[in-house]
Amino acid sequence: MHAFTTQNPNRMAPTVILEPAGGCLCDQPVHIAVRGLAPEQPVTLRSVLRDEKGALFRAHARYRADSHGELDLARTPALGGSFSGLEPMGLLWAMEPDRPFWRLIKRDVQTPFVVELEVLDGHEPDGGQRLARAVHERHFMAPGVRRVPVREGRVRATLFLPPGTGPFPGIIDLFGIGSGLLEYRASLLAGKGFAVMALAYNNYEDLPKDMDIIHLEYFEEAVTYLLSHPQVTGSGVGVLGISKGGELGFAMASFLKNITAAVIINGSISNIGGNLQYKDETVPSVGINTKRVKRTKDGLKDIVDLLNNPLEGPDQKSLIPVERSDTAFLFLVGQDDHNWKSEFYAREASKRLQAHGKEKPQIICYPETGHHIEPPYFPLCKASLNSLVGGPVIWGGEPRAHAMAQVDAWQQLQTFFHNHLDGKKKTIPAKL
Ligand SMILES: CCCCCCCCCC(=O)SCCNC(=O)CCNC(=O)[C@H](O)C(C)(C)COP(=O)(O)OP(=O)(O)OC[C@H]1O[C@@H](n2cnc3c(N)ncnc32)[C@H](O)[C@@H]1OP(=O)(O)O
Repeated sequence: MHAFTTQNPNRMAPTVILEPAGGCLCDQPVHIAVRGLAPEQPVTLRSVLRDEKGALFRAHARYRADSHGELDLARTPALGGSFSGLEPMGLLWAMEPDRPFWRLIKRDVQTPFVVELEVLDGHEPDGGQRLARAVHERHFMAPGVRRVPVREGRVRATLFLPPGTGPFPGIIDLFGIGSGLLEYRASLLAGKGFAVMALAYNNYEDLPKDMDIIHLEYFEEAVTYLLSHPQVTGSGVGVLGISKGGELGFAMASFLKNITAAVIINGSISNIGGNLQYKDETVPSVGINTKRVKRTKDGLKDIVDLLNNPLEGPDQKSLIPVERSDTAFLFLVGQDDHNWKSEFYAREASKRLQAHGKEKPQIICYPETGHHIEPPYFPLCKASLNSLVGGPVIWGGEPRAHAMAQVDAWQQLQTFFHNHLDGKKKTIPAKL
């Protein structure tokens, strides 16, 4: 073991320096440095976070201090561990859960995640003496953001309003099947100047547990609520959706009026799970063939080929009629999505929109990126419960590439919404 203290008794004790000190918003980077080490001292940095269900997420990396006994993660490459190379935020994005098939999810956005950082002597992640420790909070609500629970008619949601008097452009935020009411993306996005409503549509309070029929009137009610809110500006809203939420964003943009802009993260162009209903129109679900479910070498389900091709035969009826839409679209695509064929869906949507003289959507494809493109620095979830499948499935993605994609996607979607929602008074006509 490195006899650090006996080498130079006058040296100051090793200290972790965090900037910003104490904490920051969860989508912001934290600058991590260590001072007071011996010149060239080998150390291991460890991070640990406990989620609200008690699961531990951990990462570690080996480093060597410089000739002044300093270590700056923005300048010094990791020599190995959970990641290697110059990765100033690796201790966050490379975390892995101690429970199988567990995903990092924030339920109570009014409290931060607390990350403990430790500096250990030497290169043994579990062996070295602890030299220094720091606690870093990762927050979900910027100062002044207001959280307003919404129980209006059938709508079950939480509205996040930015600081100030507004009015602000409105966005509806949708997660995948079985997600209930997840607020962490909406709360972060409200800090960027948008009034963001996290909208539940199943598996929450009195909303249906199953997905047999989805009535788009429910989402229409949510749009009406948001647009009539005194702190929401304009005559149209944005929709942000991931997974089934992306597919629903697509459906809203195709059937409902006043959807000005939609960001679809790994969404599908065909209806999946149960019937989609709006007024007297029904879009049936695309067919599946369970024989096409593959097993990974670890025995996990890979469902990427489960769904039928919606361009063939009777499955064409499952296509959402995007050609009716006048919404501006941004498709964010993980090219290693194993939930379904997101890139194919985005490209097909683009073809259909352009074939009908509509605005060409923006498509951004991220290599080695999986299904759950989260806000920045959320660790990659390799496999977890898929409610429709009823068990764990692999989601795809390589941790580093996926982390880079999340940082970029978060910027891109904000820029897109600012470009399309800020100050516009555009009326989108009804599609029917
Ligand atoms: C017809 C077949 C077609 C198939 C095509 C696939 C299309 C699917 C399109 C999609 O939308 S993909 C996205 C699917 N949805 C999800 O990934 C979300 C799945 N749901 C969850 O992970 C949890 O429900 C969630 C963490 C979001 C919320 O959990 P709850 O607040 O309801 O927690 P609860 O404590 O009641 O636990 C419910 C289940 O979630 C599990 N769970 C809770 N927290 C979790 C966590 N943090 N990580 C992983 N699993 C979690 C928990 O173990 C439990 O599993 P079991 O039902 O098997 O016992």
